[in-house]
Amino acid sequence: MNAPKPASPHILQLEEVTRHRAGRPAVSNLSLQLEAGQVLGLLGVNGAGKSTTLAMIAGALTPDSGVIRIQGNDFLEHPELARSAIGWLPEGAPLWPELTVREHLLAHGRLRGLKGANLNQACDAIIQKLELNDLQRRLAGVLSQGQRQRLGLACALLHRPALLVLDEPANALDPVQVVALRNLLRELAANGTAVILSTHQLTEVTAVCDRVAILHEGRLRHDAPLHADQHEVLEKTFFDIAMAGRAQAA
Ligand SMILES: Nc1ncnc2c1ncn2[C@@H]1O[C@H](COP(=O)(O)OP(=O)(O)OP(=O)(O)O)[C@@H](O)[C@H]1O
Repeated sequence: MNAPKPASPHILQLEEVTRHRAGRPAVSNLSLQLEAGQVLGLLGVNGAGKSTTLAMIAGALTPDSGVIRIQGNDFLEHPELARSAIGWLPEGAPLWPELTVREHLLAHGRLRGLKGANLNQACDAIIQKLELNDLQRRLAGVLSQGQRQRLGLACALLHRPALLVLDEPANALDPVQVVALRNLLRELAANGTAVILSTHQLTEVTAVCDRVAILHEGRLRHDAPLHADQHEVLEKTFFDIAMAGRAQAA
């Protein structure tokens, strides 16, 4: 086995990544890079390949071909190193219904190698940040959708990952929590965390992302910097790509 790679300027690198699902290409020849402090919005119509891409980045799905590196470490050669740098919120925030909010965080922390006072401090800090104080002793199985989402985010953030991978993070959040999430992502990015998030809300992308990538039928159709005043440009680019795909399919 090769030695771990020295720190790479890119937190995340995808090179020509392809993955089939149910015998069809879900992601094709995808190449992407992400640097520390960047927030990349991943857009695309239903079935475009966003969740498949994020699951591969998180190490939950293996590409059929191509390479994914996290802080320079290839998932196949250094899975532990690659995984330890990632916090992942999967679509729908899967949770154990029989565990309380705090038990979830303790379990995630232990899986990430935290213990003792460090584990308790990390849990307290993230409970504070995600406003979960009043819910600490509640079972995950009785949480509302938005509360589940916040707990999923807390689990992803607990070990302070260098790369945050968020699949539709604003889903089910109320407007107050949506703004809190925006502020949290901006704060994390300002402190050097790289974020890749998928969403169907173009306003969320213009509010927090400094780059946008658009997938269509598993292929990267757009990857460019984005400024907060470019909402209309983003809308036009997104609809041009989505509608061109429909015209071809008709
Ligand atoms: N578990 C699965 N088994 C088989 N095929 C799947 C599975 N999950 C997704 N796919 C297929 O892979 C392709 C990409 O799906 P994916 O979920 O990555 O898209 P998405 O952009 O996240 O969509 P959405 O916006 O609807 O969440 C689709 O054709 C989908 O039908």
